[in-house]
Amino acid sequence: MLSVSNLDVRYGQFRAVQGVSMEIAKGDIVSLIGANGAGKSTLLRAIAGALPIHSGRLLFKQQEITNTSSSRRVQQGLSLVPEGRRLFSDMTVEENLLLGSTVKRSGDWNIERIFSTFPNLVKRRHAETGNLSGGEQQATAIGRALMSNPDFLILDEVSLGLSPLVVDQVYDSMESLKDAGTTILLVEQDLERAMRFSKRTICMLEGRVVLDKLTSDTNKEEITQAYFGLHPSSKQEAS
Ligand SMILES: Nc1ncnc2c1ncn2[C@@H]1O[C@H](COP(=O)(O)OP(=O)(O)OP(=O)(O)O)[C@@H](O)[C@H]1O
Repeated sequence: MLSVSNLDVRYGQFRAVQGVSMEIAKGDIVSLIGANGAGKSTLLRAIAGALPIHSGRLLFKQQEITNTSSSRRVQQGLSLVPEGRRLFSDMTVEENLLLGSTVKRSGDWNIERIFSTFPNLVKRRHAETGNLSGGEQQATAIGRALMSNPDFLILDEVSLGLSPLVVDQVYDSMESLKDAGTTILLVEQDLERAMRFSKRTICMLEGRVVLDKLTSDTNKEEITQAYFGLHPSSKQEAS
């Protein structure tokens, strides 16, 4: 579904993402982890078209998207839930959701299905999102992305600022996305949660991928070592 080849993304001279390659297949559920500043958000934003790419290539469903606009990528089926949710706070839940369908792709997602997937939003349908709890805002942000009927959903820091109980609710709701066969790439700081949810774990360190394994083929210790650059292959890669 997505092929990332030798990707470099820079802020001025600074290489925030360096030589990153990965293949993500249809139906993959991938957690991207790494310390603050490892380059996770930069990579996600570059894949979504929110940041320009310095060098390397991106293919989505076998089509070159390296230089296409973010709106074109949404039309092709790639949708990002950005860190911080970026909702329109003086618009209602329903209005925010409808904005997500500005790019209308055919598929099963519609406003009623969003409300049945996120039942905590039903009562808040006509409330302005600025007055919602963090969990309700996150559900709205995910729902808005789903309204475009994406084949590939990218989620940046789903849990940020939410209580553990609310994070559980958001992840429970996302189980139905897995069942629907949606391909998901997400950034999650909570390693145990990431490992429970995803089939594959990718760890970044200083702009590079230092571990990319099926979650069933790795363990917490190995990922933690990669996270801190203690894994033998991470030292080699990062040097
Ligand atoms: N707009 C920017 N201008 C300059 N440097 C930036 C910018 N955004 C991020 N960076 C730098 O790029 C590097 C990667 O940042 P990025 O936000 O991608 O990391 P991250 O892994 O998502 O971290 P976090 O978990 O803190 O969000 C960091 O060193 C960061 O300081």
